[in-house]
This record gives sequence, C-alpha cells and structure tokens, in this order.
Amino acid sequence: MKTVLVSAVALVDVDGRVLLAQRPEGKSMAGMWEFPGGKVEPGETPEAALIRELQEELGINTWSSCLAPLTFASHTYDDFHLLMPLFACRKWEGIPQGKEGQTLKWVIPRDLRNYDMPPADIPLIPILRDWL
Ligand SMILES: Nc1nc2c([nH]c(=O)n2[C@@H]2O[C@H](COP(=O)(O)OP(=O)(O)OP(=O)(O)O)[C@@H](O)[C@H]2O)c(=O)[nH]1
Repeated sequence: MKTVLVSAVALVDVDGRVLLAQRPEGKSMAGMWEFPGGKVEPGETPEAALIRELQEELGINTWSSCLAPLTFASHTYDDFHLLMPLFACRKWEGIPQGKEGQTLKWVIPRDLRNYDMPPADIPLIPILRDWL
C-alpha cells in the first residue's frame, strides 16, 4: 500500500485554542473537522508544504522556525496509509480565513473530542489536550 505524507498543524491562538477546518462538500470525508495542512509534494519538505498550504487554504503566512514538531498520526485507510506529522504553531501573520470554502473554528482543547474528526486524528486529541 502507498504511504502518503501529509503535513498538518495545530495553530494555537493566545487563548490556547486550536484551529479546526471543516472539509467542504464534495471532498472525501466531507463535513469532518481536521487540522489545516495537506499533501507534501515531491521534493518539498513537510515544513514548506505546510507554509504553502496555509497560504492557499487560510491566507496566512508563517515560517519554518515557528513550526514545532508535536506528534504524528499513522493510520491505514482503505486505499492508502497516512503518515501525518503534526506541528504546533503560535505565530503567523494575517487572519485565518477559509479560502476554499471551509468553515473554521477555534476550539478549546477539552472540546476537541466533541468534533467529528478523521479516524487518523482521534489519537492526537488527548496528546493535544495534555500538551496545551
Ligand atoms: N489536512 C489534513 N488532512 C488530514 C487530516 N486527517 C486526515 O486523515 N487527513 C487526510 O489527509 C489527506 C490530506 O490531503 P489533502 O488535504 O492534501 O487532500 P484533499 O483533501 O484535497 O484530497 P483527497 O480528496 O484526495 O482526500 C486527506 O486524505 C485527508 O483526509 C488532518 O487532520 N488534516
């Protein structure tokens, strides 16, 4: 099976809340809440992929030095295996906006478990809650 590398981030605001984005209609797992990010392209570092995705999806800018490795997800879906490093980021410029029709929500860590997230993300929830 193919292993797909996806880079994702927990953006943390000054109140300690984490940004979730809801996958729009028409995509796989539509309606589920996920961490911003996306597939790492050939020749790209996970950090560069994330910086690019944050510009495209949310219209914000950040820097490699502001991306701290936090944990990762490793999960087998029906058609691929997902390997997803999760970075934490507290510093960016701009105000996140759903550029691709996603609904965004700032969520306090103890409420994360109330959101319907992809199966790969479930083990990340207690890690984030304990870390924040
Ligand atoms: N960004 C992000 N992707 C996640 C998370 N959890 C998770 O399983 N994924 C999966 O990782 C892949 C991310 O790919 P993507 O964001 O670049 O691609 P996409 O949704 O346009 O593509 P797709 O329609 O092929 O799934 C998707 O299959 C998505 O379902 C998460 O928390 N954040």
